Amino acid sequence: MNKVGAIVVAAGKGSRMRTAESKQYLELAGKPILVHTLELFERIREVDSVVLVVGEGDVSRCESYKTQYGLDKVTRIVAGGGERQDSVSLGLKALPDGTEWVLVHDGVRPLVSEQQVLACLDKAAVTEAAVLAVPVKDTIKVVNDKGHIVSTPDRKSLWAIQTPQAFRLSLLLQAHQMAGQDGFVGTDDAMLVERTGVTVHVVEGDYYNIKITTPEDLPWAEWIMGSRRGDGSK
Ligand SMILES: Nc1ccn([C@@H]2O[C@H](COP(=O)(O)OP(=O)(O)OP(=O)(O)O)[C@@H](O)[C@H]2O)c(=O)n1
Ligand SMILES: C[C@](O)(CO)[C@H](O)COP(=O)(O)O
Repeated sequence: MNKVGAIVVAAGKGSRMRTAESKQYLELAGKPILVHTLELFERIREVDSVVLVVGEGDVSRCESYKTQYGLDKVTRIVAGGGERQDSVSLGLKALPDGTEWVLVHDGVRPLVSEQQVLACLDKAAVTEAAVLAVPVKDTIKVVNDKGHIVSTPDRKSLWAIQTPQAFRLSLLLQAHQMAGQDGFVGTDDAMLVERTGVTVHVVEGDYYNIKITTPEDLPWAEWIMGSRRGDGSK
């Protein structure tokens, strides 16, 4: 695949984590969560460059991570925006010339495996757009603002969407431009691409690729990391 760029978005406030320090900088197995994520992309031969999107006040500490952790693929560190979508848009503008494929990944998903990233990328190479996801395990209900159940969608068609999400760069640029023009705000990039009419393909990932979102996710992430040390099986 020609020229693959990754955008790692890490400009969120982490309000659901309720810590003074933004969650992407909390330690996991002795390193900031974000560093684990960046190290993964550093190791993936197929990824040529990484654009890191962080809070305005965090650019200089992330510059220092580059030398401290040998993150040579991180070519640009840019300030993000108010919504995740804005942060991705700003990251898109910072990709090196000649980039043809893009992987968008949450800085707070440090546990995705290299194999899954490559599976997602491979699927995008033949379909233009692919995302990792897992089938939901619970019964999901639609509940109204009175706390009453409105409906129960068929679980067979429900998937929890993860990152990375991989796209041909020109397609994702078009999707962001369209969303911007329409004032549409989505919680992931697939939603924006879906609006262009292009089919987004799902690649089954695994349940270990959690997004560190709320306090109970941290000990679970530590356990997953610990269980991988030595054999790399999870
Ligand atoms: N304006 C934003 C919002 C989110 N993100 C990033 O998008 C990813 C997924 O977002 P989420 O887990 O929802 O993070 P936060 O927005 O930080 O969390 P919260 O909603 O609890 O405040 C995170 O890596 C986060 O840093 C971002 O780059 N820019
Ligand atoms: C992109 C994403 O990780 C897919 O699950 C997620 O939508 C982004 O974070 P949020 O929790 O929706 O803010």
